[in-house]
Amino acid sequence: MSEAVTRPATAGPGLLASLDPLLREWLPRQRWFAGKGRPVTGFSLVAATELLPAGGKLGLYHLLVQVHQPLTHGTGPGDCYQLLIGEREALPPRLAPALIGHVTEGPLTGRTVYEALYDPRPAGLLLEALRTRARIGGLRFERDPRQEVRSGLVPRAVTAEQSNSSVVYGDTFILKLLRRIVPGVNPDLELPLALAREGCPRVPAPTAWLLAELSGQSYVLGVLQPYIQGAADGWELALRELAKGQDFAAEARALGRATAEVHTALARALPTVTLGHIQLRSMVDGMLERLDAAAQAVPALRTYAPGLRSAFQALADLAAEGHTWTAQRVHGDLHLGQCLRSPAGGPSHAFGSGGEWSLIDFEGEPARPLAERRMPQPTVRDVAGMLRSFDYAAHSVRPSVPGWAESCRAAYCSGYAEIDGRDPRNDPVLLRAYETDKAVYEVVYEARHRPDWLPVPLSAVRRLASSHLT
Ligand SMILES: Nc1ncnc2c1ncn2[C@@H]1O[C@H](COP(=O)(O)OP(=O)(O)O)[C@@H](O)[C@H]1O
Ligand SMILES: O=P(O)(O)O[C@H]1O[C@H](CO)[C@@H](O[C@H]2O[C@H](CO)[C@@H](O)[C@H](O)[C@H]2O)[C@H](O)[C@H]1O
Repeated sequence: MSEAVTRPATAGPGLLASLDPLLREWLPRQRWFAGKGRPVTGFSLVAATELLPAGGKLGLYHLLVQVHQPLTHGTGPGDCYQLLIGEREALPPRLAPALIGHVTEGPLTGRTVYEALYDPRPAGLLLEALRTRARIGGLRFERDPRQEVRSGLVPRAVTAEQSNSSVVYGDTFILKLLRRIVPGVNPDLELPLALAREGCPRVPAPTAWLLAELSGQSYVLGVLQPYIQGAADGWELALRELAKGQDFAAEARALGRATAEVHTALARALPTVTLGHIQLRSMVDGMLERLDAAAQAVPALRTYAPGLRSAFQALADLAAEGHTWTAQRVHGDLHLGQCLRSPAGGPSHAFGSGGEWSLIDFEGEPARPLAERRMPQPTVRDVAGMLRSFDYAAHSVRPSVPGWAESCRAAYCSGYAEIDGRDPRNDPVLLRAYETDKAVYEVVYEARHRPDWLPVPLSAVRRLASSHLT
C-alpha cells in the first residue's frame, strides 16, 4: 500500500481515448449520474492521478472527468465527475458487477477496466492515504489529527441507492466519495465540521477528507466519518412500522427534537441573517422559476401550477406587508433516509446513549448550485422536507394506514418545538411555500430517476395546490 503515498501523479496520455467509448455506455447507467436523459457527446480530462501503474496485475487511476452533454438551457462546460478506475488483464468473478468494459482503443487496449471502489485493494489504498495524510499529485488526503484511524480495516462497498458512492471499513468508518464535483466549500464537509466544533452529538464528526487542488481551486472529493454500527435509517424504520399498521409518532417526535438540536447548533456555529422583503422576493422568485422549469419538464404538473403559484405568492404578500424571517445554515435535503437511528443499547460510537437519532448527508439538493446550497435559509425548509417524507412513506405502502402521516407530521413539529421553543406550524404560509417547493423538486426528481414513484409527490402537489389557508 505504500505506493499510494509515493507514486508521482501522472496518467499516461491517451487514457481517455481508451475509456471514452466505454464510459459513454456505462456512465449514464450509474445511479449517481446527474445528466440522465441527455446524450453524452464526449469527455475531457480535468485531472488524472495514477495511483497504481498501468499494465501490471492491477492499474489504478483517480480521474476527474468533464462530461459533455447538451444542456437544457444554453451551453456550459458540462458536469465534472470523480471516477476511480481499475484496470486488469481480466476481472475475477467477484468483481463482475463492477465491470465497465473491455478496452479496444488507445494505450489500455486489451485490458479490462472497472469501477475500482468495489475492489478491496484500491478501497484500502484510499483509507491508507487518508490515515497517513498523503499528498498524491493534486490530491490531498487530510485527517483530523485528534482522530485515529487503524490501518488494515477491511473495506466493503455500500450497495444502497445513493447519489454518491460509499465504502465501509471494518464497520468502523464510512467513506463517501462525491461523484459530481464542483469547486468550493462543500457543505457535506463544512457543516459536520462546524457541528463537531460545537460539540453537537447528532452528526458524525468527519474523521478525514479528500480534497483536490486544481488550477488554484479546491474541490472536496470525499469524507470519512465514524460508521454507526447496526443503524437503521428512518425510511426503513417508518416502512417497517407502517407494514405492521403501527404508529410512528414517538420516533417522529424524537426526530423533531434531533432536527431542532442540529439547527440550534448550526445557528451557534455559523452566521444567521434576517430575510426582509428583498431577500424574500428573490427567494419566492426562485421557487416560481423552479416551478416553471418543473412544469416544462413534467407535463403532469402543469394543471396544478396556478394553485402551487398561489402558495408562493402568499409568502411574497406577507413579505410585502413587512414580515421578516430568520435564516441560517440548514441541512437542505432532509428526509427520513438521512436520519439514522443507532440500535437501543447497542454500539453508537461517540453518539451518547443507544437508540439515538443522527442526521447525515449535508450536501443539500445535489442538483442546486453550491452557492445556493450554502446560503442561510429558514429552518422551515428542513422541517418541510421531513413532513414530505412522512407523506412519502404513507403513500408507498398498501393498504394505507389512515392518519399515519398526519400523526407523524404533528408529532415531529411538537418535538421540534420542545427544543426550539417555536412550533413550525405557527408559520403556515412559510411552511406551505417550502413544502410546495419540495414537492415540485420531488416531481422532477422522480420523473428523472424513478418514474414509477411520480404519483407520490403528485398526490402532495394536488393537496398543496388546492389547500387554502383559513
Ligand atoms: N455515519 C454513518 N453510519 C452508518 N451508515 C451510514 C453513515 N453515513 C451514511 N451511512 C449509510 O450510507 C448511505 C449513504 O449515505 P449518504 O450520506 O446519504 O450518501 P449519498 O449522498 O450518496 O446519498 C446512507 O443511507 C446510510 O445507510
Ligand atoms: O439520495 P439523496 O439523499 O441525495 O436524495 C435524493 O434521493 C431521495 C430518494 O432516495 C429523494 O427522496 C425522496 O424519496 C424518499 C423515499 O425514497 C423520501 O423519503 C423523501 O422524502 C423524498 O424527497 C430526495 O428528494 C433526493 O434528493
